[in-house]
Amino acid sequence: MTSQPIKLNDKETVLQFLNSYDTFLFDCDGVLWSGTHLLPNVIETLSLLEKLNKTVLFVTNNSTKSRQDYTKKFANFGIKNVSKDQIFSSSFATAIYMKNFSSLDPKTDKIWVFGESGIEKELQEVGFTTLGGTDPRLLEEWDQQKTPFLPCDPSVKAVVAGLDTKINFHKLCVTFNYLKEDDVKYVATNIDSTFPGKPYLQPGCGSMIELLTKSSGRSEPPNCGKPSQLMLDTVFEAFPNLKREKCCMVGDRLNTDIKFGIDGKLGGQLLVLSGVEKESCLSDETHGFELPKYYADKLGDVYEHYSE
Ligand SMILES: O=C(O)[C@H](O)[C@H](O)COP(=O)(O)O
Ligand SMILES: [Mg+2]
Repeated sequence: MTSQPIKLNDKETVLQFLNSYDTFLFDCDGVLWSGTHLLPNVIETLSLLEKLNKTVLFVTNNSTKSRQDYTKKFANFGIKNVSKDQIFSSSFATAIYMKNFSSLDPKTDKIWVFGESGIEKELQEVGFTTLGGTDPRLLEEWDQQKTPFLPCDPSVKAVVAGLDTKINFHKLCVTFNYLKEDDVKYVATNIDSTFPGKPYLQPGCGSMIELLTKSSGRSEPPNCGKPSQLMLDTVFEAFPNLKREKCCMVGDRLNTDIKFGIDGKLGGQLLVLSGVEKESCLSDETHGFELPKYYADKLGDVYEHYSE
């Protein structure tokens, strides 16, 4: 029986929390921001961690941007000095997977992308040629007689599927046809069912992939995002001096972020209620997911209570 999560609702618990870890891995959507809205006191909390000499890393299942693109998103929100090396996106994890575990040869085997530029850029950075993705011709109305994307290109040997906020029937039909090819592998950047927005939730990558999986008759594709440990292995390869027991995963989803931290044997987990999960998940045993060590209404509460 796991103990009840501790709420960060006063200075004492916040100090105990901060003193327990030297590294904080932050999920992004629903923790730092919701879509284009920065959440309250996020900048102040990250600045406090910097002042306390804590290591701060970012681990996001959002594959729409490359790590480099994310540095611009951080800067645009006023979150300064975040380097590409601190960011681990599912687009990056998927590129690592395709390079190291897919048996594809970047010199000859191309990848069809269902998703946005983050996937294309990270796959290209490890040497792959990509088709589809943000090709503007995919925004044209689906017409079987006119599409330039069929018949399938025989050099395509994998489909990589991620969140596509410009999803349409043209993209679905071409991706479906590639998935009907027996020699084409199928890989998902992540499987999140919903994507937090403000104030509305949205269908997430996992829900879009379910449509492709069901229609093509394929089995579930390997998931490169949280809670897959591939992302955490990538973090520890990049930062070999980190100690798992001194790391805390901060996220807004039990089935991705918190599971990722628990499965990765990190010292602690903080669930924030500013994204997908609501407080009721902490007393609802039907979901079957392990609970975090700590929880808070939002990340900014760390700064607010520390400053009391
Ligand atoms: O649907 C998705 O791709 C995800 O909901 C979203 O991008 C999650 O991002 P994260 O919360 O891991 O930053
Ligand atoms: Mg999130």
